[in-house]
Amino acid sequence: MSLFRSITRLWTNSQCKAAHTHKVAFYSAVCDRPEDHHTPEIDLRLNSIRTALKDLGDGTVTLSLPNAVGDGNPKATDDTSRSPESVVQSNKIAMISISNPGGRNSLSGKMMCELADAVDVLQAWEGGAGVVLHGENGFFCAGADLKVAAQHMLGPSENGMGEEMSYLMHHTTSRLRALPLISVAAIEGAAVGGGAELATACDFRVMAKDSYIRFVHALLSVVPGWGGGTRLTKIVGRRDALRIVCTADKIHADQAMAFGLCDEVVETSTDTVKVATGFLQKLTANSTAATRALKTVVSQADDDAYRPSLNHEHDVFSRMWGNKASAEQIGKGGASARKGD
Ligand SMILES: CCCC(=O)SCCNC(=O)CCNC(=O)[C@H](O)C(C)(C)COP(=O)(O)OP(=O)(O)OC[C@H]1O[C@@H](n2cnc3c(N)ncnc32)[C@H](O)[C@@H]1OP(=O)(O)O
Repeated sequence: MSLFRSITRLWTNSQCKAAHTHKVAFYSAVCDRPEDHHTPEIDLRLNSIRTALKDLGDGTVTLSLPNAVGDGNPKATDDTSRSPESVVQSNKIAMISISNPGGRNSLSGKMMCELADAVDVLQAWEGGAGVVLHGENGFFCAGADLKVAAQHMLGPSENGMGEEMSYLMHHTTSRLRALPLISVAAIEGAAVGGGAELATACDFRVMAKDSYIRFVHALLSVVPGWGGGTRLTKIVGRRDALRIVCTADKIHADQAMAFGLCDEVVETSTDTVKVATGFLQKLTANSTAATRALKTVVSQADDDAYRPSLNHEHDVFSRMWGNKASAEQIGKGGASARKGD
């Protein structure tokens, strides 16, 4: 009997079916494959989180698509090589721009919802092959907006809000990672805390020479809350992931390259988006249908241990976020309160 037929027979026996059902229920707690994402319970929970977060804080996350800019309001910029219009001119590459000028592009509740909206649109975009994710004004992202967090996610009446924020961001970053598009994070300045986690949701990272990635969570007495612990481990492996998260050190572009966390270093930081787009153009030069199919094949092959690990990460984060030690650090401004570290 062929191996395939033996496996098929084993799979269809009732014991195996029961185990499979159990596994599916476990995996779907936070994050399943995008095509499994729409159970009524998950939708209900996500919708109520989005309703609770959508008016919290400022900033914008803007999606620019070829021939149709996401919010209908392309931003004016003097440097045309960095504009959403020039990136999307390639016709099959979109761009997500993060902007929160008062908070180093940290994500407010409003921005988390806009990021989820952007991924919704990208999931439905059949003609696309790639997406660049970047932060405006020379900085990638400083993680969660701590002013919003301190105000709305730490008090006794908002106990569950940190967990809900983590649930939404796990869901969004996992959907971003699973898109049938090749994704590249263009990192200028720094990717800090949740910003570092966001960078790991992309397939590749292109970093300006003077930029860095910093998992600051240990300084805040928490673990990553947006799925970045699991993804970092998949990218750099167990030992380097432990070094990165436990020390909370800044990982500069050259070091990130040595860790395998960065795919290209850009000498002149203002060229980062341009280089990231060129990087993506090379990967998406063949047929769009093939690129999309290949992304799903590689992504699926890579994801066996991803979903259960994410659920564990989310549970640990939810227990730690807002406890005495983390609330104190978050209230003080997060890692910036410990700049000397
Ligand atoms: C599950 C998600 C977990 C998380 O993401 S928790 C958040 C983790 N992130 C942090 O702890 C980052 C804290 N910030 C920093 O370490 C530094 O500000 C950072 C990002 C390295 C930038 O340093 P600098 O370039 O020297 O700029 P700076 O410190 O003067 O900051 C400029 C203004 O931005 C603000 N800012 C920076 N990060 C923020 C954040 N995450 N939330 C809200 N506001 C934030 C900062 O307070 C400052 O504001 P202001 O000008 O003093 O009014």
